[in-house]
Amino acid sequence: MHMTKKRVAVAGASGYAGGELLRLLLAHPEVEIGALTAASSAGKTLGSLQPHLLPLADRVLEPTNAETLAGHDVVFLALPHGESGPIAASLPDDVVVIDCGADYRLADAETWAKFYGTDHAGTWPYGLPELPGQRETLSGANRIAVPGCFPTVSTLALAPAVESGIVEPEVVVVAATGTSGAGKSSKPHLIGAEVMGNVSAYGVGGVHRHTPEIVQNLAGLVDGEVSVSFTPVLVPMPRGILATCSAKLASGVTAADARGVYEKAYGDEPFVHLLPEGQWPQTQAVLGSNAVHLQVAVDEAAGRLVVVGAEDNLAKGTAGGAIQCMNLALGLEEAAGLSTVGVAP
Ligand SMILES: NC(=O)C1=CN([C@@H]2O[C@H](COP(=O)(O)OP(=O)(O)OC[C@H]3O[C@@H](n4cnc5c(N)ncnc54)[C@H](OP(=O)(O)O)[C@@H]3O)[C@@H](O)[C@H]2O)C=CC1
Ligand SMILES: CC(=O)N[C@@H](CCC(=O)OP(=O)(O)O)C(=O)O
Repeated sequence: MHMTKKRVAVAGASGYAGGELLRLLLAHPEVEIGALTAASSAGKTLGSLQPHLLPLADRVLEPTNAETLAGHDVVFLALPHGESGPIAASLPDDVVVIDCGADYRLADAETWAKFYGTDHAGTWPYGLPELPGQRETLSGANRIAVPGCFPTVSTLALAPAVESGIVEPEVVVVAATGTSGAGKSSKPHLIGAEVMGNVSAYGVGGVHRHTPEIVQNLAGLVDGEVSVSFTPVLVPMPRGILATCSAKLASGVTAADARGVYEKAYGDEPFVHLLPEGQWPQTQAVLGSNAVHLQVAVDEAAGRLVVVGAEDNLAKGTAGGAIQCMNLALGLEEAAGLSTVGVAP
């Protein structure tokens, strides 16, 4: 049966997330690319800002508003936090709107206000299909909140252990990230000379805004409280996250038990891959790919489970995850337009 291609707009096309969405959408068999919008970059050609997207180089960026985004089947929002709400409200209900920002991820308005300092826009279905029951929720959904980059890999790394009860629900995550996670606009902690040849922690002590998102995801898997200690670490590379996650093992749990839990959880998942024993995740192996690589180990002396996860923050961590959600929302093959092949060296 011949299917009409879906017309897709990208708001925030001049940014990193927008650029990665377009790189992936250009290879997607079921979509045609419609409006490309931005803010201060409106009026410029995409090629002047995203020279790697050659087939779209002559396209002129339009302003981001209800008029320029009208007439599409799908609208991706890749805008700064707080900008998605007003735009989303202006779009018809039957359009699939997929927000790469944080605006609709958290369920609790007070938690939102504490970590983001603004009014809560609302809560949309959470775009992590690998969570129990979530694939069904996302199928046919017309509003989807794509997870943050750290919550995607951290949740996938810890969910099977927390849900199965092989660990105490008090987890520690230390995650190294490339600098593209911060977006294109310059940030005080991202001045070139201070990033190169340097590794630094930031958002330490439970203040990073991805902490409550990871808590929300893991708390949905158990009765009772979950505590998360999350520390991001900035490393001098453009893309990739390597998350080292650990939690106290429940008594009597062996390494074979732990491995079995992860094999069962992810054996049928197209994008979450438990590596063979002895191999450890590395960011390069997932660059440009929608895959998350995981490995588990039991530290017997410390009595802890250690799970290491790697993802590309812009692929599965944002744009790839968003396209996976679009595929589910539209009833397309979940993996359409997405690859599990990385780039190396
Ligand atoms: N980078 C990453 O790894 C991840 C990003 N995200 C989320 O995706 C979203 C985009 O991030 P990212 O691409 O990194 O950011 P960038 O800074 O690279 O891009 C931001 C985009 O938003 C546009 N923009 C800026 N201000 C406004 C405004 N007031 N109204 C409309 N558009 C505006 C910019 O246009 P202009 O060029 O004209 O200024 C640009 O296209 C954020 O919410 C971010 O949190 C989520 C997970 C991971
Ligand atoms: C290096 C760096 O600064 N990374 C960003 C990641 C943000 C992100 O990707 O997610 P959101 O959509 O929730 O903003 C940070 O730690 O804030």
